[in-house]
Amino acid sequence: MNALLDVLDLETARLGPLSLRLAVGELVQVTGASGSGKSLLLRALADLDASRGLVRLGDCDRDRIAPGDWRRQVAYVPAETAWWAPRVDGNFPPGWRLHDAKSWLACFALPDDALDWEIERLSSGERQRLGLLRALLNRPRVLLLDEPTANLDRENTQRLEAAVRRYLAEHGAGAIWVSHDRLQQDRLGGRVLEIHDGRLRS
Ligand SMILES: Nc1ncnc2c1ncn2[C@@H]1O[C@H](COP(=O)(O)OP(=O)(O)OP(=O)(O)O)[C@@H](O)[C@H]1O
Repeated sequence: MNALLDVLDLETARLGPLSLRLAVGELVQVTGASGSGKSLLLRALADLDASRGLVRLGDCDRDRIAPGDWRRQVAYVPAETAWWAPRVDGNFPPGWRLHDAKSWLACFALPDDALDWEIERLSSGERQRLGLLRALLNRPRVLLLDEPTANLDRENTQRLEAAVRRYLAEHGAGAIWVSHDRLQQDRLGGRVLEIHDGRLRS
C-alpha cells in the first residue's frame, strides 16, 4: 500500500498507543461512543494536542515539518469552525484562489456572494460547509473531518460527501472522517475503525 499518513504507537494523555495507516486517496471512517476520544485523535494527528509516537506524511516525519506547515497539510476541520474576521473571505488562507473558492461554493450549492457574507449571519450548516471550503483552499494532503455533516440536511450531507470524494480523487489526498451515522458509513464505504478504551479497532 502506498502510505500517505503513517501513525505508529501514537500516545496522548488520554489515548493510545494506537497505529493507523492511510493510503493515497483513501477515506477511513472513525466511530465510537460519545467521549471515546474521536476528536482527541484528530487533534493529536493535526498536532493541536501534544502526542508521542511516529507520525509520518509520505516519507517525511512530523518532527521535520514546522507545526504551521503540518497543520496546513494535515488539516483538522472541527465540527464548530472558529472564525476571526467578520466576513467569510477575510478568514481564507493567504494566496487563496477565487476560482477554487467559487468551484467549491458551487459544489456546496452556495451562491458566489457567500464569500462576502458576514460570519454572524451564517447558519450552522453554512458555517460547516464554509469551514470545509476554507480548509480545502489550503490544498491539504490529509483531511481530518470531525462530524462534518452534523448540521446538514440529507441533500447537503450528500453534496458534502461528494465534494470530499472529488477532492481526494483530484488531489491524491486522504481523509479520516468521524461519523456516528450508520447510513453515512455505508454510503462512504471503506474501512470503519472504532475507538474503544483509547485504542482503535476494526
Ligand atoms: N482538555 C481536556 N481535559 C480533560 N478532559 C478532556 C479534555 N478534552 C477532552 N477531554 C475528555 O476526553 C474524552 C474524549 O473527548 P472527545 O472530544 O475526543 O470525545 P468524542 O469521542 O469526540 O465525543 P463526541 O462523539 O461526543 O464528540 C471526553 O470524556 C472529554 O470530556
